[in-house]
Amino acid sequence: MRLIIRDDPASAASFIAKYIIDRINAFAPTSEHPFVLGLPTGSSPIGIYKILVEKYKAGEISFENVVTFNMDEYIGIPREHPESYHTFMYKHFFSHVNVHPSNINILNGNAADLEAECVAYERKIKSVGGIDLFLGGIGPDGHIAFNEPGSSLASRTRVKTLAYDTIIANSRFFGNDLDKVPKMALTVGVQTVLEAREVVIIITGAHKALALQRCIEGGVNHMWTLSSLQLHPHPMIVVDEDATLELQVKTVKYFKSIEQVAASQGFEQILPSAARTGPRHNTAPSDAAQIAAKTKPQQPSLQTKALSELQTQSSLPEPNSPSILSPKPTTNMLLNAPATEYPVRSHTPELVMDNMSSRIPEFREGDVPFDRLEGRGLAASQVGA
Ligand SMILES: N[C@@H]1[C@@H](O)[C@H](O)[C@@H](COP(=O)(O)O)O[C@@H]1O
Repeated sequence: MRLIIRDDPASAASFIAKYIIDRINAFAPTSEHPFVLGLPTGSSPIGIYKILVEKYKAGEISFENVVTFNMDEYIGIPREHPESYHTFMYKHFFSHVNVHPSNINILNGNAADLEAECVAYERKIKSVGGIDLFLGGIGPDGHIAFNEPGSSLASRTRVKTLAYDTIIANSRFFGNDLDKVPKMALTVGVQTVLEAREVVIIITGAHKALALQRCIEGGVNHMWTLSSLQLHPHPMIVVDEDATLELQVKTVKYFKSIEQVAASQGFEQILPSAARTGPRHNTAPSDAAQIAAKTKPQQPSLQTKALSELQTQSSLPEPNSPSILSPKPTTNMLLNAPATEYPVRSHTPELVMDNMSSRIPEFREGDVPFDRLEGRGLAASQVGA
C-alpha cells in the first residue's frame, strides 16, 4: 500500500494526473495493445480530468490508444440527464481529448436487460485484456464505485441499491431533493476493481477522514469496501491533509517517510509488469517481452527468465462467463506472480520533504545503534564488543 499525502486537493489531483500520464507514456500503447484505464465520477476526480485535458492540449499525452471503462452509472435517468455519469464524463473529459468514442465504455443504466448489461461489461473488460489502471474515489462511507457497505468483496459488475448515506451525499447534485436521486445503479464490483493491475484512489476532505482511517488502519471489511484494497498488490491512495485527520500520527509519519526514503533508495511504487500479469490474449510473446524490456528491469536476466517461464505455462484457461447469480471470480492473475520475478518500479512524480531518517539519532563510534533507538545507549564495552 502506498499512501501519498499532499497539502490540498489540487496537489493530490496534480500528483495523480502526472502519475497517469507517466504510466500511459511508459506503456506506449498501440491500437493492438491499448492502455486500459478505469475511470470514476464524483467531484474528487474533476481536478485530475482538468489536468489531463490541459496536458493533452499541450501535447504531453495522447488518448488515441486508450480504452476506458467507467465504474458506474445510475439506473433510470436518461443518458442526457445533466447528472448522469455519461454527461459527467463527456463534460469533464471525453469531449476534450482524443479518446475514440468506440473505446469509451460506460454502463447503460437504461438497458432493457440490466443484468445482461453487467455480464457483457465484465466480458468486455476481459476481452481487452483487463484494466491496467483503475482510478477511483470513495464515498464518505468508504464505498468504492457504488459498492455500498455490506457489498460482497467477491462482487462483480451488477445492479446495486444505493445506501441512504449515498443518496443523501449525492442529493447535492439533484437540488438537495432526495426524491430526485436515483435509488439504484449499475456498478463494477469490488473484485472487478481488485483485478485491475493497478488501483489509484483519490480521497480528499475531512468528511472522508473516518473512511480513510477504517480502510487503512482497520481490517479488510465489507462495511468499508475500500478496505479490500489491502488485498491488492499495488494499491496507491492519494489524499490531502484533511483526509488524514482520523489517522494515527505515526501512520501519517510512516507513509510520508516511505515516500521520501523509498525514492532516495530506489524502492518506489511496484508496477505490474508483463511477467506479473501474464501476456494478454492478443499479445504475442515477442510483444510481451518488448513491454517487459521497456519497463527498465533491475535484473533483466531474472525478469526475462520469469517471463519466459510464465509464457510456457501461460495458456491461462479462458475464464468461465460470470453470471450475476453465480459470479465465478477468475483466478486473480496478479497473485500468480512468479516468485523469482524482480519488481519493476515507477518514478514518483513529486516528493514531499519528510525524511524519517532525520528523526533517527546519528551513530557515534562506540554506540550500539539498536539500543540507542530504544534510548538506552549501551557503550560498546558493555556488550563485549
Ligand atoms: N459512485 C460514485 C463514486 O464512484 C464516487 O467515488 C463517490 C464520491 O464522490 P465525490 O468525489 O463527489 O465525493 O460518488 C459516487 O458515489
